[in-house]
Amino acid sequence: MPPSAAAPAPLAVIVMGVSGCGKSTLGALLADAFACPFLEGDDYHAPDAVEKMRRGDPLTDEDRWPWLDRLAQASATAIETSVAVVTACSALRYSYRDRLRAGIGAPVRFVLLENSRERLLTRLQNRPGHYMPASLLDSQLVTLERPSCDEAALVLTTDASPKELRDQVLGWLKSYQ
Ligand SMILES: Nc1ncnc2c1ncn2[C@@H]1O[C@H](COP(=O)(O)OP(=O)(O)OP(=O)(O)O)[C@@H](O)[C@H]1O
Ligand SMILES: O=C(O)[C@H](O)[C@@H](O)[C@H](O)[C@H](O)CO
Repeated sequence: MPPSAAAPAPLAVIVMGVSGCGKSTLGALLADAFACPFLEGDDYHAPDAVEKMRRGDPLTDEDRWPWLDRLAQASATAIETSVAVVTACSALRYSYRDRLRAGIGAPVRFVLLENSRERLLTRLQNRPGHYMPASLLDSQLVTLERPSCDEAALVLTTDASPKELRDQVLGWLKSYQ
């Protein structure tokens, strides 16, 4: 049974990182532990943005701003009723995370998931049926700006299992209570 955890309220936890790093997998486990909503960032992309990625073109800032605003609004709405929310969002740039923090309007904690380019490629290549091509990984890695020390962020390497990563995040969040 996953550990139950009373999320420090109100709180938005955003699992971030490049495509294939494990955001959706860990985000779902965290939301289950908090018994709170899980927002899958992929679900908030405009159709034309999904098609752009599917054909192998990286998104631009202009593509991402409305997507980030929709995600921030949905996260803020979720917090109004559930107190906590877990969101999976690449949030690659400082400016994107600033936009999310401003839009959510409640405490936000980021969890960056990382691994080697080779392992990320393997995971992307072994994930059939997803619109995101492995060919876009390098553009994601180039765009990623790791959280600065003044951002409330935890950085994890995803060599551990998703459940072990979940427990590491739960332990880290307790330090904010
Ligand atoms: N800790 C882990 N150890 C091993 N494999 C993992 C781990 N976390 C996720 N995976 C696997 O890696 C692949 C990518 O995971 P996931 O879809 O959660 O990544 P993502 O960051 O949400 O990707 P995207 O941003 O493209 O949606 C999946 O096949 C998943 O099963
Ligand atoms: O910021 C971006 O370029 C996008 O959010 C991508 O990261 C995709 O959403 C995701 O990786 C595919 O599922």
